[in-house]
Amino acid sequence: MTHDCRLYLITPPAIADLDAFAEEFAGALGAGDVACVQLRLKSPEGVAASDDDILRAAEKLLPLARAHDVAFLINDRPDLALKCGADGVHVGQSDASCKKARALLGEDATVGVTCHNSKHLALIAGEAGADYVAFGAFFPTRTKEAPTVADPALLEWWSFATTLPCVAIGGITPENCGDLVRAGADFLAVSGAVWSCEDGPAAAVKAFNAAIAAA
Ligand SMILES: Cc1ncc(COP(=O)(O)OP(=O)(O)O)c(N)n1
Ligand SMILES: Cc1ncsc1CCOP(=O)(O)O
Ligand SMILES: [Mg+2]
Repeated sequence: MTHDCRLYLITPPAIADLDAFAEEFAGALGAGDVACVQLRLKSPEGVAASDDDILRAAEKLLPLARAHDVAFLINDRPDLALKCGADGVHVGQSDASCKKARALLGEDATVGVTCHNSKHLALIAGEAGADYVAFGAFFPTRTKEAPTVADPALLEWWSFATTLPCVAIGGITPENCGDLVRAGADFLAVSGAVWSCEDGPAAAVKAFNAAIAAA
């Protein structure tokens, strides 16, 4: 393996049965190395779940993440991250700014920023104090109407130019992740290929860990 790369799980866009999902979630976290989970309850068109539903899901899933020593982030909403005691937040270009999120959550919190396929946005996020920058979408995805397409060369450039961790996102599978790992991704953020895996989420986490180790 060329460098350390770890799995970053993003929850399914909707959770119909929270108790049933919690079992799958715990199984996935127990199946192999997972660095981080992002609670993201949002349709592909961008309609987010209610605050109550997000807080209810966080109440159930956060203790499971803690039990597995996995960081727990909330998508979009620093205020909800603060309310539920999450480890941090992921913000996009249309969400609260990195600086506002940091001011609300404090120095110890993790704040990640979407930078699409832009070196410029990533440099700005780094200046603003982001803990990681996220680039994508690297492959077609059904989870979100992703506005940009990113190339692995961006990860290569970023890794040579800076020491700030970078996350690759968008349509990533165990079969296509090798190029991203070799290009320097520090984390692979994945939703569909884990939660919709035919053999189940635990098998998918194992398959990702094996693919990362083999890259
Ligand atoms: C790790 C990671 N990277 C990118 C995104 C996308 O964030 P954003 O552009 O704000 O879009 P939404 O996820 O809010 O629809 C992400 N969530 N996580
Ligand atoms: C949230 C997000 N931002 C860019 S692509 C994407 C979806 C990632 O999910 P999947 O791994 O299912 O493509
Ligand atoms: Mg967002």
